[in-house]
Amino acid sequence: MNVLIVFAHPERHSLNGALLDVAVRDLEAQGHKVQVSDLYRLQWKPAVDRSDFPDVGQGDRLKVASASARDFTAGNLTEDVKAEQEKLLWADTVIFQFPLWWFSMPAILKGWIDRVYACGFAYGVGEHNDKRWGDRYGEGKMAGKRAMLVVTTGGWPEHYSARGINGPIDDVLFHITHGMLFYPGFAVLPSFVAYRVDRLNEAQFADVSAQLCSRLRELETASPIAYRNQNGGDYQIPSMELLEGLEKSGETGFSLHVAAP
Ligand SMILES: Cc1cc2nc3c(=O)[nH]c(=O)nc-3n(C[C@H](O)[C@H](O)[C@H](O)COP(=O)(O)OP(=O)(O)OC[C@H]3O[C@@H](n4cnc5c(N)ncnc54)[C@H](O)[C@@H]3O)c2cc1C
Repeated sequence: MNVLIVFAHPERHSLNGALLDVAVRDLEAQGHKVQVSDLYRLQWKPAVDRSDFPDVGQGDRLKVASASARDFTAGNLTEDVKAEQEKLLWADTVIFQFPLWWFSMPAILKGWIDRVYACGFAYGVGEHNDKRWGDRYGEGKMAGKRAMLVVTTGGWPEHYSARGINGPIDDVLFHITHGMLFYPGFAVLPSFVAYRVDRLNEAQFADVSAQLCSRLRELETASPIAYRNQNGGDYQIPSMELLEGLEKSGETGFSLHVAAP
């Protein structure tokens, strides 16, 4: 399997950097091929602006979606964006790894999405039943690929629980898992979340690393989150009985939480 890890942390000697090393070692030991896009090391340009679309004249109004569609179709997107798109097409599984910053991803990773997810590449793709939308939500260019978040938080697991003060972690991450991964077609696996990591000792680091490796070994087999498909599909509103049954069996399809001991 080909795995792309998009890594967003400014310090390579951070906890996230150490967990990245653990992940790459473990995936390669399983026989997978791994590419890492280390966004700070790449000095990734995060903001979409005129320089992304050189054919838009200085006096012309910039319309980002149409400029993006035109340059994607003509093969005129910038080389850094084209390189990341190639990696996405190469990958069977994509992992976004980042520390939770302000209930979301660091801006550099959001900027990677903004620029790499061009019109015609990640949205505005294809024509399905409803031509107003195109292919999205489980369909689209990334259909058939899997994706997962690897996230660290400063906050306590209880604060991200169902009634926690921060809100449930799956709600906090929904705009990423559903909006940025499921939308362009990925099957999204439950997120790996390591909580309360700011004062992790070596034993706790070993524990979190082991839990991460066990999740990585399930990349090809774990059930994706049962989001609703855009077109057709077999989605049905689940009954209370079904939800209760899933909860009892532990198969909720929601994130598996790892608390630092
Ligand atoms: C701008 C900003 C916004 C934030 N917003 C939120 C938020 O909304 N919600 C929230 O919950 N948290 C938030 N945080 C906290 C943030 O999520 C955590 O600080 C982050 O997840 C910690 O990850 P790190 O890789 O930066 O850890 P680091 O600071 O690099 O390391 C954390 C600890 O791990 C230890 N460690 C143990 N073993 C190793 C090893 N082998 N290698 C490296 N380190 C090791 C380090 O010694 C250190 O004590 C925010 C932080 C910032 C800076």
